[in-house]
Amino acid sequence: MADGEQSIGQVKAIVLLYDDNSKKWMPSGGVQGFSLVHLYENVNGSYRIVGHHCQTRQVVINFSIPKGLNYHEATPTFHQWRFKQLVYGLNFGSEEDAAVFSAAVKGALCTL
Ligand SMILES: CC(=O)N[C@@H](Cc1ccccc1Cl)C(=O)N1CC[C@@H]2C=C[C@H]3CC[C@@H](C(=O)N4CC[C@@H]5C=C[C@H]6CC[C@@H](C(=O)O)N6C(=O)[C@H]54)N3C(=O)[C@H]21
Repeated sequence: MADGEQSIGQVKAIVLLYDDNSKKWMPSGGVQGFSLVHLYENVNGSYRIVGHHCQTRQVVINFSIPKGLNYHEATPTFHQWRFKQLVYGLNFGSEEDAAVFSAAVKGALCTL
């Protein structure tokens, strides 16, 4: 968390990237497993989705939310979005976590 940022939501989710070549969802960072995914709000009005893998502690996602992002809820526990030839997927541990996170992201989007 950078200075001037605060977490306005945190959930457990498996962070995935879609690999167009193999046509497979791959774990971001190359290691299967859950990450702690935060939605950070910056005092400058910007938002980031930042996730750290629970085992490896790696940063597996560090995504600045652009105005007009199409955040797609494919299922009650799998949400995804496209940005610059990348497709991101969040496979949540529960429908509750998914709902909390999507509400936070949609709340952020309506301020951009
Ligand atoms: C117009 C457009 O870009 N469309 C995108 C979606 C989109 C629409 C609007 C805005 C942005 C986006 Cl992103 C699009 O269609 N894309 C994005 C890439 C994704 C890849 C594969 C196929 C295979 C079928 C489907 C899928 O992924 N689905 C089904 C639920 C299913 C749930 C869990 C995740 C977990 C890992 C994998 C699995 O189960 O093993 N998995 C799944 O298997 C998950 N799909 C998609 O979903 C595909």
